[in-house]
Amino acid sequence: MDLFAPQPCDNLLPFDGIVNNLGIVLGDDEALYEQLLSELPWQSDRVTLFGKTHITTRQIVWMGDSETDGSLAYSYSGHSRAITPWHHSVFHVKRLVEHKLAEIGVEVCFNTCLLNYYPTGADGMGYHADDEPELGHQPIIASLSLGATRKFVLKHKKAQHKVELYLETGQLIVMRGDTQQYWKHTVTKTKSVQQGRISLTFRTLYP
Ligand SMILES: O=C(O)CCC(=O)C(=O)O
Ligand SMILES: [Fe+2]
Repeated sequence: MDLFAPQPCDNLLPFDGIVNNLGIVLGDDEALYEQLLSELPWQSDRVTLFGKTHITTRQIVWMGDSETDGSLAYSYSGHSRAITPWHHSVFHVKRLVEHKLAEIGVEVCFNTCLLNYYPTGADGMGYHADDEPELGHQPIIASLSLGATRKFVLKHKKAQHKVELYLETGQLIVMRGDTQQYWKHTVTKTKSVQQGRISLTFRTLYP
């Protein structure tokens, strides 16, 4: 046993928040990737930067518990979105993720998942914090990656600290505690990746 190998309980942040790397938690990730790509209602995202709205080549799906009348919608980076009901495979992953988090003492029941599809390395996501009021105080956001390995960077909002990690297919990380209050995160663009990646980011929304 390597006493110095990273453990799922280790905090990757030096201060002001908690990020855990739970490692590879999924087998059969290729089949899941292909299934989600072909079966989900992917749509471009709209991002407003400095008052200007851009349509992304990155595609998204909001999924989650829906009211019986199907009218559940909420606001995210200034735009209102409809929620698609749980796809059975995503619901299965949600339960696996909750189980893995319980193993490190994090008790959570997610009611939504934002899925992101990055067709190539030319698609990324700029620095942001998931700090919308609907996500509550100290949001727990778990992210499971499928497909191409991509670089994920956290940058402190005030200190000049950066934490970088490479997210591989089947890998699970969680951001919690004060992370969204003090840190921003990004998926950087890169010319060296031609393959696609899907991330499943599980969250709890408080209406
Ligand atoms: O794709 C990722 O790993 C990160 C996505 C993200 O930050 C988000 O959906 O808010
Ligand atoms: Fe995010």
